[in-house]
Amino acid sequence: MKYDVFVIGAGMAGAAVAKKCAKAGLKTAISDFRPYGGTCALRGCDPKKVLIDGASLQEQVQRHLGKGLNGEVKIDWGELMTFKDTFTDPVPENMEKGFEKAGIDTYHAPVSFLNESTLQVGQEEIFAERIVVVTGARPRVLDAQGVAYTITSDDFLNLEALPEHITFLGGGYISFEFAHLAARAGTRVTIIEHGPRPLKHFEQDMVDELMRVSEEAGIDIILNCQVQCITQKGSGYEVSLEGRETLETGLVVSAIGRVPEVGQLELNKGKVRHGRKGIAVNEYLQSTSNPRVYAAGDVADTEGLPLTPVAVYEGHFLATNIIKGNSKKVNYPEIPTVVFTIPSLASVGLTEKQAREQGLDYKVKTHDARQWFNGRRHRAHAYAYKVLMSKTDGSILGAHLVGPFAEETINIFALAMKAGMKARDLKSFPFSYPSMASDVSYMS
Ligand SMILES: Cc1cc2nc3c(=O)[nH]c(=O)nc-3n(C[C@H](O)[C@H](O)[C@H](O)COP(=O)(O)OP(=O)(O)OC[C@H]3O[C@@H](n4cnc5c(N)ncnc54)[C@H](O)[C@@H]3O)c2cc1C
Ligand SMILES: NC(=O)c1ccc[n+]([C@@H]2O[C@H](COP(=O)([O-])OP(=O)(O)OC[C@H]3O[C@@H](n4cnc5c(N)ncnc54)[C@H](O)[C@@H]3O)[C@@H](O)[C@H]2O)c1
Repeated sequence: MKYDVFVIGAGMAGAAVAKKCAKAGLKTAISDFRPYGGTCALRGCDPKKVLIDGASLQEQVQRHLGKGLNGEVKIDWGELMTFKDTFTDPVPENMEKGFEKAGIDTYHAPVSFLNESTLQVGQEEIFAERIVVVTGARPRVLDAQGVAYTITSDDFLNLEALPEHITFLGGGYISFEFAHLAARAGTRVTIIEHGPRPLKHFEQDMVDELMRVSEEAGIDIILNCQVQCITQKGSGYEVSLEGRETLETGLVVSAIGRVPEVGQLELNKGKVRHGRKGIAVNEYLQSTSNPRVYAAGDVADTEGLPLTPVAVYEGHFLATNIIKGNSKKVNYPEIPTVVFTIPSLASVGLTEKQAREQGLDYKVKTHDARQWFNGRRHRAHAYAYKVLMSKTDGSILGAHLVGPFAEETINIFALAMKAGMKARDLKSFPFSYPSMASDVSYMS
């Protein structure tokens, strides 16, 4: 069999590339050895958000008890998981139907390179003019004894019940999001981070606020701590920690980062250069060593963060370069990123540390906004912001928020940055009132 384009991986990046190439009239095929949908739709963003929304609603009601609401609202984990499944279960079939409708041939097999232009797809050998590697990432494996006793984010999202206590290894996005969810569902939680700070790429003042509310929600955060080994004890586990008392826990979730998924690809046979950060690509998202091959999303070594909107964004550039020849260099706008805790932590652009390191002439507006009208009506446990503006031209360099609906408000800052708007434009804009967005005028 021969194709113009063969896409390896049916996640968000893969779907974007395959559909665009097929629409342009190229004979296109896609394969995945797991059900179609990829991390975001099946094991990441979407199922996680459905679960956290449930916990967030419960927490909102809790905060308003005695303020016009009464009665107890509790999370029913089993029911919440069943609701979550209504989102994930239909994805593979719907996605496959979408591919078929678009004239894309679908395969369900692991793919590996036989040589620079031929792939092994299950039992078949397939030649392709262009090969697109969009295989995503997988959890990094903890280097400690007893690692077999840990579970991953994939497993967590399918737990039938929660134990009394959960330990999350790693103080990043996944641990914080899942810890907030589990804590609201009644589980005691410990996060163990080996570095001095959690969520180190975020604005640290805002992280401090998030840590404060996390601890108030019953989440114990241990920093500067190495796990030595994990052993089984009864129906649970013991986690031995360097220089600290051993921790007894019902479950250990390892979320210490993700690494590019290149394991089964036999990239060396395809002469596809790759390193620790993934497949080496040029500005057209083309392999630097095999011009037939392109890569995007979590598996590609690019400037873009390993996030869904970045995977899709890169996928569109990549497809254009296949269809029209290398014509579109990938460039990245300021992309907002959110930790979906309760409340959420959101960020776009430079942190103050980065602005300082770059020697920029900037000013900062920062405030605890819990007593603002929007903070009070939400009975917010945390509501704070830090916005960096250029002293030279008033442009917005970065915005960082923690608080109710921060995940929505941050998009206004991101769009304003993309449009080159100045702080005074945001200040004078008549936002709908009393929306959360209306606070943007006071933040800039
Ligand atoms: C728990 C969790 C929560 C997340 N939450 C968010 C969020 O809220 N917002 C956000 O922006 N991002 C989030 N992310 C990150 C986001 O999911 C990823 O950045 C995004 O899914 C990457 O898309 P991709 O297309 O590059 O890879 P993927 O979606 O991972 O797709 C790759 C596909 O390739 C397949 N594959 C791998 N190797 C082979 C092979 N050899 N042959 C055939 N198929 C293969 C895999 O089975 C997979 O289906 C989250 C991630 C996790 C783990
Ligand atoms: N809301 C979102 O957009 C979202 C949510 C979840 C995941 N993601 C994506 O998935 C990626 C992976 O998430 P993650 O939470 O696994 O990684 P992460 O990179 O966000 O955080 C990993 C943390 O683990 C720590 N760590 C590393 N080794 C350790 C060890 N041995 N012991 C203790 N701590 C250790 C690191 O210092 C870091 O703080 C993220 O970087 C992000 O791109 C995004």
